[in-house]
Amino acid sequence: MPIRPRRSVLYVPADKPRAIEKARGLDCDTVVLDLEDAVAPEAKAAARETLAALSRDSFPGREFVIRVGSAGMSDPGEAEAVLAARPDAVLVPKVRSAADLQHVQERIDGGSAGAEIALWAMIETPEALLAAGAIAGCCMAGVRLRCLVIGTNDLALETRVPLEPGRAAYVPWFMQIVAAARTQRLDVIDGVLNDFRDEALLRSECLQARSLGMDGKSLIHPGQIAVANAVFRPAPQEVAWAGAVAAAFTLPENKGKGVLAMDGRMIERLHLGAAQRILDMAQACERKDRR
Ligand SMILES: CC(C)(COP(=O)(O)OP(=O)(O)OC[C@H]1O[C@@H](n2cnc3c(N)ncnc32)[C@H](O)[C@@H]1OP(=O)(O)O)[C@@H](O)C(=O)NCCC(=O)NCCSC(=O)C[C@H](O)C(=O)O
Ligand SMILES: [Mg+2]
Repeated sequence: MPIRPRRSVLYVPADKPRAIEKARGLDCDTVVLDLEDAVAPEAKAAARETLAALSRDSFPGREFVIRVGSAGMSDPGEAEAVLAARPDAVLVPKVRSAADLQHVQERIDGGSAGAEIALWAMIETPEALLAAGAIAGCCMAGVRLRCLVIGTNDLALETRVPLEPGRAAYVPWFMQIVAAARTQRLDVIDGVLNDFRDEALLRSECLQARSLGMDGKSLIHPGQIAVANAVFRPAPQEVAWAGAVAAAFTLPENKGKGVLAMDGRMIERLHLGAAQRILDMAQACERKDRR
């Protein structure tokens, strides 16, 4: 899979045309058009009509994802509208098992744009937490799963574990999700911060998510984008380290060596892989931010 930044994943309710219009000019890496919880049942029909005017080309340079509203994309009208928009991915809410994703992919593949559309899965039920490894593992059965997205609001509701500043109680679950994702090299996106005007708390949640191995943050407001983009971009000192590692292994005297000393620290060839990923991600972020 080509590397792509997913630092800032902005939800936009599909029944808010003004917000959708605004999203066209925002710097987020991903736009998630939401047909699920952000849209009241009585507004679902209007949301589908709005969706009819949108496509992958509506958000150039950004990934376009649609979060479906009906369980397992089982509503035929919704499925038709979603497939006609040809999103980069469909985000499946309330996933409880790998079979849920298999069913959604079968529905997608029934449409003409099918095979080009990937799947993202919300991990936001106790069942999904316990089955995270199997859910990620559905890639082995040919499911085009690319990303796990943590739904902290639903997790708090279903587990009755309060979401408190610092999110200490959630850390073991976060790590379980990250480990499950990495069995298939999937990305992991942190949950939303409901206090959308609290920039300091947003920064600390982004830093926490990054230190736990996540790739980006779910966002609900344009004012949150800059912080997420800055925190999840490789830092200058990381890029410098990665460049130095790559350069060290290409020196003629180090050819064929598996391990080296650099600035008093051991580096192995396995660090070269990590360094290359940092360099590729830094370049991808720069390309995206230049647009
Ligand atoms: C959170 C909000 C309800 C706040 O709305 P409001 O107070 O009206 O915001 P502002 O007045 O500050 O808006 C300023 C301008 O920005 C535009 N805007 C606002 N939000 C967005 C957005 N998400 N995308 C694009 N543009 C946006 C407004 O239109 C204003 O523009 P203008 O009028 O031109 O100045 C609101 O931000 C909102 O609805 N956010 C999205 C909520 C959402 O999608 N929720 C569902 C996803 S989260 C979730 O479900 C998590 C998960 O499943 C879990 O379980 O945890
Ligand atoms: Mg949710």
